[in-house]
Amino acid sequence: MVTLQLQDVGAGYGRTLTVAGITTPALTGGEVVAVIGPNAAGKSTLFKRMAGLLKGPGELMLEGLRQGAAGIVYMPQDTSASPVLTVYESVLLARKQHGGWAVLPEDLALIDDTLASLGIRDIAFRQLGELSGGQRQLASIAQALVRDPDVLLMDEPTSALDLHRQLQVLAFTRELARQRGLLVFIAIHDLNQALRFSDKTLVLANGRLCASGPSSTVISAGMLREIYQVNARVEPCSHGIPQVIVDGMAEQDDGLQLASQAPALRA
Ligand SMILES: Nc1ncnc2c1ncn2[C@@H]1O[C@H](COP(=O)(O)OP(=O)(O)OP(=O)(O)O)[C@@H](O)[C@H]1O
Repeated sequence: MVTLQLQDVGAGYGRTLTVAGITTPALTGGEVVAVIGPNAAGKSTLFKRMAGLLKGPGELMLEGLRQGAAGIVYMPQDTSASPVLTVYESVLLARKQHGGWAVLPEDLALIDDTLASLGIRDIAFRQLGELSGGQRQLASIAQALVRDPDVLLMDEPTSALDLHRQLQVLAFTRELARQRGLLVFIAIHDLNQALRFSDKTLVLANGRLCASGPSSTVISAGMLREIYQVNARVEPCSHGIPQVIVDGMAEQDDGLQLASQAPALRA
């Protein structure tokens, strides 16, 4: 089973580090880890560093990679596949990026299953350039999932999806993580989906890791106030899943510490 631990990891785009000193607990295959934090906190930058697209200090301690699997796969926020490819072609190309170009029956079966599970078989032979934003996002998710990653970094994978599709994609991804032993990181702004689908949560603010631990512990009224400057409660829904209820923005003059000045929270 794959395990990954970040040790004092940093990255940036010029001379200064955008994210720095990121040290996580050991995270294990089968888990879904939400990466949350305000805009510009450094979530995408951290993913790019983890995927090897940016250099920087620190170490990724990665063990238990499966032989022949794709290692760390990054699904960026913006899709980059050619608009003239069909959904099926783009997913097949993604599948064959690793491990040779011969197309085997099991490749085709995996692609069919993945498109069906994401509910996009009906658009398989339409060009990416003529799809809606949500349909393109679903195609990107399919491209990432068929690459057979050990560690999957999904950058806001559900930002363009309707509520039903969000549940479908996140449930399917969590199921894959459990079945195949994938370690999945999801950068996400919807904290209710993080509470529903992730096992653990990392909180980034101003390029620092402010909290990490079980999602239901980390996503708390105190964290929401300190990191997001909102007054909110976390209460169980009818199925017992904790959900965030936002009461309003916290007033700047009522003793609030801005995230940049706040001491690190630790779950
Ligand atoms: N290519 C780049 N060159 C220079 N600075 C960049 C680049 N990409 C991102 N940044 C800066 O790095 C900081 C962190 O950005 P990043 O995209 O990692 O944040 P994020 O947490 O993913 O934000 P969001 O939730 O808004 O997507 C921001 O200040 C951003 O302006």
